[in-house]
Amino acid sequence: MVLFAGHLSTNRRPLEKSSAPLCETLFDPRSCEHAASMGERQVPGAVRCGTIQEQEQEWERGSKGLEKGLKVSASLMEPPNDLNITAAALEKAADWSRDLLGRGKEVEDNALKACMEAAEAPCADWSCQLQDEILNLAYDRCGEVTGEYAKTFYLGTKLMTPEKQRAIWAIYVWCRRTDELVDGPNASRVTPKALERWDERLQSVFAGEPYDVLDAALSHTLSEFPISIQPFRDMVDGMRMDLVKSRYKNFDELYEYCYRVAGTVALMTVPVMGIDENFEGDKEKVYHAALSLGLANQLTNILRDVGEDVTRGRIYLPVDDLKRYGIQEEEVVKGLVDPATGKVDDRWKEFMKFQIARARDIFKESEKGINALHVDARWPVWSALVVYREILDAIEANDYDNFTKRAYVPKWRKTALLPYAYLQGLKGIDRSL
Ligand SMILES: CC(C)=CCC/C(C)=C/CC/C(C)=C/CC/C(C)=C/[C@@H]1[C@@H](COP(=O)(O)OP(=O)(O)O)[C@]1(C)CC/C=C(\C)CC/C=C(\C)CCC=C(C)C
Repeated sequence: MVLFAGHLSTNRRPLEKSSAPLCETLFDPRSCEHAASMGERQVPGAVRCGTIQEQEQEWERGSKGLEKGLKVSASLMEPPNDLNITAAALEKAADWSRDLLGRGKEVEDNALKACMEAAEAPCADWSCQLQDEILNLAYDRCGEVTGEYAKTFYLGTKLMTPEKQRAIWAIYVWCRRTDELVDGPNASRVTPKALERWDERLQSVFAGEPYDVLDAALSHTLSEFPISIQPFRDMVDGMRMDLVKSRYKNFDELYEYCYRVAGTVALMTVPVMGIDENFEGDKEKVYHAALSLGLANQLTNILRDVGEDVTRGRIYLPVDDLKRYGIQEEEVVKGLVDPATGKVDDRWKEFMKFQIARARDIFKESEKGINALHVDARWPVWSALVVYREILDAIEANDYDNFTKRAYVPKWRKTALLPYAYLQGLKGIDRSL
């Protein structure tokens, strides 16, 4: 049985030549021959993704099945002369990043408009056949990955209708794989070229020509929900930015980064969740609320992970804010906790109070939009919001030590927050929106 047969430009070259784990079978011409020899219909130039059994075997082989499916970075890298091209390419990427700086809001607005236009247009209509069996397998895999890697968001999706839930899982997996390129174990070897390949691969997904089962789930999602490619491209650009940029001068610069890695997620998921048909206000405001939730989540994530990010050479905090609180970059690198006493520096505490207050304000902004979403999406989004926001309380409870401690919300507390989230969703559309 063939996974996916869609039309394809004839000059496609295999992107995943090296040690591609799950994807190996997808570009192996033998899988096409194998399929053909089994008497299956051969569409000229079609992507042949191997048989369902091959996909299953690939996935199950080894003890780290989930990871195998996720980690695409190795397969996107130039195998032999990688390091020779890196310096020049990195310089080019740095220029690109500089040119873009300060244009964060513009980039965001542009994507917002593209998403609103896409929402009014018909969904993709692939001239392809996607077997039910393989489709179910693809979505099951996405669900497994989401459940494994994103407990908070998975909990939210479990409250959605099955169609929306699986679509969000497919989006999650694409985002996770993208993030893994610059954040995963191979990150130091991922070049701008690898990101270009990932971008090409994204375009194929949006052309109905997926490369593997996880991509196939996203291609299918695009045929069910009116989603624009723009936020996906902006997220890949965010990863490009991450390759070359490790400091943020001010909040504007950080804002752009947050849009690219998290606001984009909001723009990707709103069309899946849908806006309530009784909402009579300006839809753009709903998208703005969604962007705020992405931003607030990402700021929270940054505040939680300061110590961890420093070990990767990155400080995602506005340098001018640090200066205002009398803190030098080098102090953040060393950590502002006295190792002997465990006491947190007072300047750091004050700085953190300011950052936490800002994140809370942005969460508040986003709240207005949630009840403008379709009724069945409100509980999931409220749940994700209230649970993620509690990470800020956990940072406070750790006395602002985010160098040696990782703030988290315990499972019992997440469960306890669910009824509150449910009640928030019952409140009806916020007329102030
Ligand atoms: C409930 C729901 C619809 C969830 C969306 C799930 C989804 C598709 C998540 C993708 C997350 C992801 C892997 C993004 C890649 C970049 C990144 C790492 C962003 C950070 C997420 C947290 O990831 P991480 O794995 O590091 O987290 P933990 O270690 O487990 O804490 C981010 C912080 C960004 C997350 C951003 C969102 C989920 C966007 C939220 C906005 C909406 C769902 C729109 C809501 C609509 C209105 C109108 C308010």
